Amino acid sequence: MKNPLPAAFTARMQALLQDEYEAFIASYEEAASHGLRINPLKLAPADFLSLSPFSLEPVEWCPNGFCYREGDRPGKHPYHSAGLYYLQEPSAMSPAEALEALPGETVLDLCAAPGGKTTQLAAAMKGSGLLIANEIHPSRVKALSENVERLGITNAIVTNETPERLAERFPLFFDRILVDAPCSGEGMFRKLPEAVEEWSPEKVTECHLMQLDILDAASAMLKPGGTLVYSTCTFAPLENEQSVAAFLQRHPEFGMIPLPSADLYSPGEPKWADPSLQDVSLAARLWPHKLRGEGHFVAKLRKSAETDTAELSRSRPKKKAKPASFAGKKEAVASWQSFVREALPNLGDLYADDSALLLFGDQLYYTPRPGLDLDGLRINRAGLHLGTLKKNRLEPSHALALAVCAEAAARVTSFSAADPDLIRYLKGEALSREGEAGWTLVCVDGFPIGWGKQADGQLKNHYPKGLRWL
Ligand SMILES: C[S@@+](CC[C@H](N)C(=O)[O-])C[C@H]1O[C@@H](n2cnc3c(N)ncnc32)[C@H](O)[C@@H]1O
Repeated sequence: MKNPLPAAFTARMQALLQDEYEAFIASYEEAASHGLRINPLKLAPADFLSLSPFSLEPVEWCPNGFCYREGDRPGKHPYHSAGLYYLQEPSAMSPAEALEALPGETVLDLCAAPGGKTTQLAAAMKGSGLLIANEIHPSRVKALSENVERLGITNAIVTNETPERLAERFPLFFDRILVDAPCSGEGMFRKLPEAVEEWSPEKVTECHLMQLDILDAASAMLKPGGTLVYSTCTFAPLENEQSVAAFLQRHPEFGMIPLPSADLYSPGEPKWADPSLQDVSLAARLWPHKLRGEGHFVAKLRKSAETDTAELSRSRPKKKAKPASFAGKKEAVASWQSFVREALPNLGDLYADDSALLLFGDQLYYTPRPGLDLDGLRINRAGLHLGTLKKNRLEPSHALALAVCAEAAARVTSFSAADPDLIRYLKGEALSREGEAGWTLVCVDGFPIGWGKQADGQLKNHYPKGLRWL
């Protein structure tokens, strides 16, 4: 460890863990656990395993999750840029698995950046239903949106709101909500030395109070009968068992339910919460000295189906859905259709519902929920970003390249992962090559990675400047 662990932290953990403390503290001398989650929106895990240049071992509680060896660098591989996987340490894979989101549902990831759990929820939803991924801090939303794009997620809206403002807009709206709460980050000490510097006993208390506020907002947005998962990457009982127990005391309409894979985890510890409150032993602790992972706490709660819905009638009156043809919409629809005919002729009926096209300035989106009232909310991404309108022609977005499959495109240039021309493309260079003029989908081993535009013996580079390899 670069930074010594804070004395107040080690003293507390020793008092809590007693005989187990030695094993817990010894885990800090071991290397951090590294994992990746294969993106089933792009390919099945078995197909990735036959392609994978990394040596992978399964994560027991996540069918798409694998540990990789320290020397491997999957973040620096073109398959990462093509969104074939998301890097995530193994214990962080447990909360989204616990939520058990299903295709067609309405799901909220309330504290979402940089998007590890959002991308996992989207995989479970298989592109169907509505996923709202929210991040309160403007500086962190960009990374969230980039990951949503990279993984080819088409049914997510990315918002930059406070939980309270979302709760005003979406009372009793969601089937499932994940609160992967801001926390004191004790489970990050091994991986990120700066987490040690940022820690203090006061921060633990501040986080606990913030967690209760976030959970209150989440409870107001959950439908009767809906499911809420609360998780942290810290060990402090105040932010785990005690946050859940205090929430349950304030919200008797909620009860704890068992987690999938519970037998692989350690139970929550009731004696670390007020024993007069509800039993929190159905929650899970993922300890770094007991499994491969940095450490997590997860609790799954269900809201009674009989919950009073009077809250709904107190909410603001529902506005009528906007008419499909507002200013500029007709031209936007025509530009989109013309682009599809020219560059994506085999798209079939994907993105063909004109009422789902939304225009923000010159940016065209395809919303997963036409008619949803987003007015006045800070929206970073209103759905799948299709592109930018330039003189009534559509310049396709990077998100669109990553969301379609190679078979949909009129023109494809596919490189193998080891081809030096692919690296030149990822660095932003134009490539000399002959081909039919027009927008061309650039692929790695058949998986789209970005756009190029073929003209005059050159493939002009449209790989986004901010993502280019250095
Ligand atoms: C543990 S991180 C989320 C990690 C993310 N779920 C993932 O898997 O990549 C918690 C997030 O909550 C956000 N946050 C901080 N304060 C918040 C608040 N008061 N309400 C909601 N979110 C908050 C942080 O900016 C941070 O991005």
